[in-house]
Amino acid sequence: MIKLNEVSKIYETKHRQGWFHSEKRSVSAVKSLSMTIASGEIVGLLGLNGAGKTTTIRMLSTLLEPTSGSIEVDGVSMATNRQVIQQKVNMIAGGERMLYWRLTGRENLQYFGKLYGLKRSQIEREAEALLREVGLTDAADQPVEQYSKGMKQRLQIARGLINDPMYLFLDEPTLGLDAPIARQLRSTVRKLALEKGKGILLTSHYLQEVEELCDRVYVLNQGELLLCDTPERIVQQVAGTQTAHLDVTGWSEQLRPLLAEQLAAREYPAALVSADSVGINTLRSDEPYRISVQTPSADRLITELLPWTTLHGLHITGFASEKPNLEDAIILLSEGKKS
Ligand SMILES: Nc1ncnc2c1ncn2[C@@H]1O[C@H](COP(=O)(O)OP(=O)(O)OP(=O)(O)O)[C@@H](O)[C@H]1O
Repeated sequence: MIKLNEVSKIYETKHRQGWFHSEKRSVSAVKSLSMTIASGEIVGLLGLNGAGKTTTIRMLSTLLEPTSGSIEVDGVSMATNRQVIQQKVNMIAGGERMLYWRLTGRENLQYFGKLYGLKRSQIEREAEALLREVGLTDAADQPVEQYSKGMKQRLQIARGLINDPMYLFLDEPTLGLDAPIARQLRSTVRKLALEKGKGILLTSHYLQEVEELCDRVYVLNQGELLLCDTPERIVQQVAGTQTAHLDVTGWSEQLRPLLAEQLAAREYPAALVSADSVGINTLRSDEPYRISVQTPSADRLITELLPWTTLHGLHITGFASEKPNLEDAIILLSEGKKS
């Protein structure tokens, strides 16, 4: 398991003031952050303004030293055993960084393998296996500059796995990828966690991707931890209620207080938002109406209301549930709102 214990990072920068003077400034990028990443777990790292995600990933990858606090990987302290930890972690960045374009795919893997101190025979074996795993065997001896975006991204994954890390940090891994390639990559990430037991930390601007992949999500705001929970619970906590819509015919205004009474009898909150005609002539009894109810569980409410509607002679022509997603929750959080 990776454990961050009250980790902070302050950048010290110098700003020129005229010709002869400069002023020192410090930026507090990460503030007393505690987090964990277990083996086989996919953890999301989301950020609002100047959140500190990249700084956190760079500290985890041993590229930056924390100003205070401690990082432990499987019980090994990063402060005293940096080299041991370098063997246990790796990072894959989205976009087209971290590859040598003039070198072939195979040469890139050989180069990074050497950096990790692997033996020549081991590198040959690993490179071959990884190229096969990411479907680049046929393009292995082509310079990377001739690769498509998707091929480069697949090579990035192979590069990130060359030292067979226990923990992988993925910074925007699907940035700029076409939908089918992004989907393929998501399935690879899932497999790495589920089948190979790797602990994965993922940052992504595609919140649907985070919602789909991550077991837990940390939300940072200006370097501080704002929330940590499962994506579902974050949505429920922040964006709150869902809306259940029932389209019916046979509605009459006398039913409104009865419905309100029926909703009040639930053991969970359910409030009638509206029961409005969606037709043109509101006087006809077969006029379609839409009943909308706010509740934490729209699907459950719809199922439970069905007998009541039959009892009162309503005919259901359709139903739908409107559920907020992680993106709605993050937008609300960034606007400083919480339901
Ligand atoms: N090398 C640096 N020197 C000084 N300040 C820095 C440095 N790198 C980052 N910062 C500052 O630290 C804060 C956090 O930056 P960081 O890049 O970690 O955030 P982020 O969440 O990755 O942001 P984004 O999603 O916009 O990439 C920002 O205010 C940024 O300006």
